[in-house]
Amino acid sequence: MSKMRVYEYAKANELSSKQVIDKLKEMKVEVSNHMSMVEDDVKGKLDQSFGKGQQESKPGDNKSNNNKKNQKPNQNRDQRNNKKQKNNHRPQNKKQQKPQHHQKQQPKKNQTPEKITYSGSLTVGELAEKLKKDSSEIIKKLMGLGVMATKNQDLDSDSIELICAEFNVEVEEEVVVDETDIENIIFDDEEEDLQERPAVVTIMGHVDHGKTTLLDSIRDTKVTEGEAGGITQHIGAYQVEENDKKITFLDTPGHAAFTSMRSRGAQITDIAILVVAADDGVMPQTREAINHAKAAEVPIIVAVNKMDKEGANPDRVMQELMEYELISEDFGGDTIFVKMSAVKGEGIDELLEMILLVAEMEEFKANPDRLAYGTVVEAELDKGRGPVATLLVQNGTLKVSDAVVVGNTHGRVRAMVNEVGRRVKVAGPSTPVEITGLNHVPQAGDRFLAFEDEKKARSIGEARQQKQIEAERSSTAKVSLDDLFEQIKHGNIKDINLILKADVQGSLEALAGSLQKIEVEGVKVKIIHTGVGAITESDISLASASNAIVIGFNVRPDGNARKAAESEDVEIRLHNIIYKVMEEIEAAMKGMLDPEYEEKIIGQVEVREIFKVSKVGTIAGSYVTDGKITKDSGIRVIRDGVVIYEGEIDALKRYKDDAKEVAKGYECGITVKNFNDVKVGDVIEPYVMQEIERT
Ligand SMILES: Nc1nc2c(ncn2[C@@H]2O[C@H](COP(=O)(O)OP(=O)(O)OP(=O)(O)O)[C@@H](O)[C@H]2O)c(=O)[nH]1
Repeated sequence: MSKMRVYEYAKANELSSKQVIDKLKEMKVEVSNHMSMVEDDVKGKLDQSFGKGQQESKPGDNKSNNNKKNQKPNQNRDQRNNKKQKNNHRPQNKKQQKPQHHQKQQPKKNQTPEKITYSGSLTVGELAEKLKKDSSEIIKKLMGLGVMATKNQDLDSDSIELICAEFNVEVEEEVVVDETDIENIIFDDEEEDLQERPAVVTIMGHVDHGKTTLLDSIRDTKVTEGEAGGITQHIGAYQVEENDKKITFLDTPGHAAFTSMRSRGAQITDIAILVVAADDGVMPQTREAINHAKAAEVPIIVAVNKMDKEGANPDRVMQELMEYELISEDFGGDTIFVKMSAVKGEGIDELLEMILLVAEMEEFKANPDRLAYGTVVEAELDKGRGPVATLLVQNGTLKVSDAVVVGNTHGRVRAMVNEVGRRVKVAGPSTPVEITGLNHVPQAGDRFLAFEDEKKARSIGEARQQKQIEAERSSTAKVSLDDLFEQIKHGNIKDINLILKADVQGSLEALAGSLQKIEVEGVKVKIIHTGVGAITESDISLASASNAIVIGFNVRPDGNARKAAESEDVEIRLHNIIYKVMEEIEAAMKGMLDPEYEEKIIGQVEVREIFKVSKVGTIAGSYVTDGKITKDSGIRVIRDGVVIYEGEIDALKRYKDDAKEVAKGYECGITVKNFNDVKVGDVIEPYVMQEIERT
């Protein structure tokens, strides 16, 4: 007997590594993962423990299988994303309230329902209707809870829940979601609907270390197997089969693709292969790749490539990678290193086996029995076929003639082909397919969703397209100082274009000189035009064309310029002190151009009576003696001319109803947020903050 690794033992005994690890844990043998060494004596114990018919599950196995979830942080990404939902994209941002049953009710005809659902809010009357009760009954219950309400009053979710609990009715709030927001819809699948799916692998590494060669080599040796007649073609991703299991490779090497997809919220990679040339070692882009993969929390397998080359030094690669916590088993760690030569095709089988091993541990799963969703890997406009897109199905099954929304476009899947140019009718989880039938070309990284209903797909696609047009329009809107920082932040602008007009040449030069000295990281002042004299219409059209701001120093725009500025939406700033111009531009560049506000007192209210209500607090029965009071105004409580409290209104009521505002000459009830000490005779002074228009 000799020492062997967990996965080797598993393989030799036709067990999964997980089964072995679970068993070892049961035996209190410390193992970190499938790469861990199993000593002889432990091996013996394992043999005993598994007996002859290794595969049959024993009580212990079950138990430990149930513990699966706790073992790998990553493994259940799909499950997390994909609970519930059978064949429908029913948005899952639903508030599921706990059943409020204290005792099971026997439903009788026309009697209290077992469960009600609502969205938004319900009035007392509406709740009564849903509960098949009289409004007065609900009002009585509310009174018992210390809430005074009328039939038409809106109830908050707490009150609805409390009332339903009183009647032993389960309640569920359905949150209305924006169906067009396809990036943020969360899909749930039942655990029992999930099936194993192939791992999706990305190859990363430094320039020239062999990413493309490796991808080509894998494809050439594996893809055509069993696909006689098929000509491999580049569609952005391909699948290979190894030991009867599939692996999907994203055929777009380079970190940019990986990261740009991630930055758009599309994480499609399950495993990263880090290619490091054995004769070159860790280089800047190797580090970059490690950072990308780590940020994405995907497991890394290191492919030490170019082993055939003179000067190949795999030990150095291993040594260097230790610094990045990628420690090979040779050094006591658990990162898988595969030594290979991509040009010679050596080590490829081992690499694929290792990928399958990691996939087995990570348990990538999906539900093939649902409408598909996934991500665009590549897309382009084909002269003959129109928009074509390679989609990676991440969950569900995509079928020919499915209605789809893809990014900001939509369509119906006219045809699907795989990586060998074969037409396919269906594409299950982790399968890349090139589709035609879209109205426009989507972008790599866009999410796609299949729909049962073509009309729905169309309306969502069109709504998204409209949104995109609006977003584009607003991003090309002219720059103003107030939104400068926002635009800088979003990378929309890097230069501030200015046009300077001044009364005399001297001040023009002084102004230009000072402005060019402003230094704010990442932004530059660019003076595109200067001139002496009034701001003219031609200054404005230049500003409009070059997205510039016009600064007038001791000069004003003439009549035509003023009109043109208004219609072209060009900002003019007028000044007569140089340092003020500097301050303003610098502040805008730093995003410090905060809007200015001033306080405006909008009324005066006298407290005439006090009601103490449990749960609610002190209600000030008041009378508006001047102006008005609004629900969202700030307030000061003034006693004998002294401000004793400043804060916000909790509730403003006219009789029992919530009021938005109460005008002079009317009575109202006010509760002040976090303040219960209001007394008869106090004055409540409501005020609002008004933004001052800049001049
Ligand atoms: N000797 C040897 N050369 C290799 C091996 N793998 C790749 N090369 C060579 O290394 C060079 C770069 O390989 P590529 O596959 O283009 O490297 P890459 O990482 O994709 O490079 P970029 O696409 O520029 O980032 C090519 O000349 C390959 O033939 C290998 O295993 N052994």
